[in-house]
Amino acid sequence: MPTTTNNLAIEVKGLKKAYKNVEVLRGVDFAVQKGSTFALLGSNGAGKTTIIKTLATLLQPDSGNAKINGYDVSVQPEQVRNEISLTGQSVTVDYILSGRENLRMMAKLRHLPNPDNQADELLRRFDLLDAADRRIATYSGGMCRRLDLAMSLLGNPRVIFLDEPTTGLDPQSRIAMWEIIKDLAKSGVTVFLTTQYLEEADHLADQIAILHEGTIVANGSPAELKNLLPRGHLELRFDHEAALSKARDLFIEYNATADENNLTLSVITDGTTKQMLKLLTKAADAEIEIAEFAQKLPTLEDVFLTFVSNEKERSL
Ligand SMILES: Nc1ncnc2c1ncn2[C@@H]1O[C@H](COP(=O)(O)OP(=O)(O)OP(=O)(O)O)[C@@H](O)[C@H]1O
Repeated sequence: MPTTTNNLAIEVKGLKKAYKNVEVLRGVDFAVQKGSTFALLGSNGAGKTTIIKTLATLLQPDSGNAKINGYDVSVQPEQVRNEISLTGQSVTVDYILSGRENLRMMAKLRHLPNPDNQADELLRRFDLLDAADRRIATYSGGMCRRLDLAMSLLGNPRVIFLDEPTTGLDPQSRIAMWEIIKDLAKSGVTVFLTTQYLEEADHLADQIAILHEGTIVANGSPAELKNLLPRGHLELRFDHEAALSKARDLFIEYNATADENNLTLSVITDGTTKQMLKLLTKAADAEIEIAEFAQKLPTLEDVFLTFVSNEKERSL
């Protein structure tokens, strides 16, 4: 029996893990709603794979606990394994066999009914029917990733872990993988993915957590994370150096930053239309001709850099 019956697919509390003397996870807490897509963002070596391995019962934490659909990963590993599938960065298919053979073999190993039908259905779903009888050795990186994911879906897992699913893929294959992940999410499974790409997390996830130096430094929806940065910018472009210089003096109180090469001025705002109108009116009243203007909202890149640098400042 699950030890809890709430709406959470993943609950992680106070997770700690050290390799020898190096503390990789220093008390990680987060929760993921059933049926949602969660992205764990972190730079190289932040500990993302360590978290996935712990949740997939491949690694014991030093302290803290984690539950998958209510089952404790340390106490009920068998039940947890029945709930999940794990697709890692290293592809787990057999290169001598064809795509169809790989899928049939895995379905048989898992004692699933109708392995042939299940294989065909997955080949169709992952757009691999044309290549179904070719040896995997002839597949592209994107096709191998799709097959790997198809294999992990055999047995209908309810929580799917994708460790950096698009690392190393070309842009076209990455977009194809994004579509597959979105379809998975629509089918009601919980998707947990790790990524180093902010754009990917922004595109796919309902919830994003940023892992940095062993703890979660930010956690929320993409919009919430962007809102945590209170300010946006109004970017003004001028046709002449003189106009740029006049505008810089006019907006000095707004912490304006000028870029002389591009003749632009970036003015910090609170992001409201009212304030932007006020700034534009002020420029018009001072007879400063603006060639172009654009509102720049904070990107996830800004969010990530802000949180990481805040953490650094705090620890100095
Ligand atoms: N078995 C191990 N023994 C010692 N150190 C390890 C072991 N596994 C991982 N580490 C270290 O722990 C840290 C976190 O590794 P982890 O693989 O979890 O990071 P990651 O965020 O997934 O990184 P990447 O994006 O590069 O895959 C790294 O510094 C890594 O070198």
